[in-house]
Amino acid sequence: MTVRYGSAVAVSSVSMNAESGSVTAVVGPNGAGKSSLFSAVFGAVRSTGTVHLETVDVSRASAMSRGRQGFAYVPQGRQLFMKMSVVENLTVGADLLGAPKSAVDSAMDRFPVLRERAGRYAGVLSGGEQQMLVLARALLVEPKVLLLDEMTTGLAPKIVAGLRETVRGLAASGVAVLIAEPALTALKPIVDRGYVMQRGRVVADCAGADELDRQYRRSMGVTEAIIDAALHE
Ligand SMILES: Nc1ncnc2c1ncn2[C@@H]1O[C@H](COP(=O)(O)OP(=O)(O)OP(=O)(O)O)[C@@H](O)[C@H]1O
Repeated sequence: MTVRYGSAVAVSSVSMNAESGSVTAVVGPNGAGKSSLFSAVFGAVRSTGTVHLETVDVSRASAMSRGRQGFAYVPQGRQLFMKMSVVENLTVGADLLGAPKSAVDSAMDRFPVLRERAGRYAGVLSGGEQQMLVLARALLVEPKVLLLDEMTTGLAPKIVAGLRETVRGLAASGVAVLIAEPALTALKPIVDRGYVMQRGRVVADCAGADELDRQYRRSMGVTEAIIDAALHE
């Protein structure tokens, strides 16, 4: 897959595979092309190349159609309707995705805190609750492929631990989960395999989380200590 913005190439001939029942990570620094890749897989930005869901070629399908065929995408930056309530955000999401109304209730069963906050504006929720809401909205369709872009950014460790368990459970139920993160740290325990991206290209294809972490650090050319110091600043 290749993604261009005018003459700039954001993703260059990237080839990737994500298996059902696993968590596949894509790590790389800001600007490496992770978000462009994920939005292109979902069909939200134009790309050349192909995307297959199992044996079906969805390359020509719109984002809406890919959503209905089993792709779900949680973009960076929690794109919610901030002046709508939790339940309204879920209801609008269900309408757009063609999910039954009962899916809204199931989403609130999955994340009980959202039921407690059902009538509140999305804009007044905490960062962790907002992330739960975007995740709950993506899960309204019971996806086969879940693309999560920088899910943990800016969240407290306790919230991240909760999200980690949710993602682990989704993978265990057979979903192919893809996560994009600037570095592996917080999600390493749930990652099965992954890729390192740099300047639009895949520079390492790794069989396990330890190997992915090692290759990422090597690709960045910095020592573990410096990365850890930067992450804990
Ligand atoms: N809409 C756009 N128009 C033009 N260039 C873009 C656009 N979106 C991203 N880019 C450029 O494409 C390249 C890849 O960006 P992208 O956001 O995909 O990387 P990323 O790895 O997700 O980084 P980040 O973590 O900062 O989002 C960057 O050089 C970026 O400036």
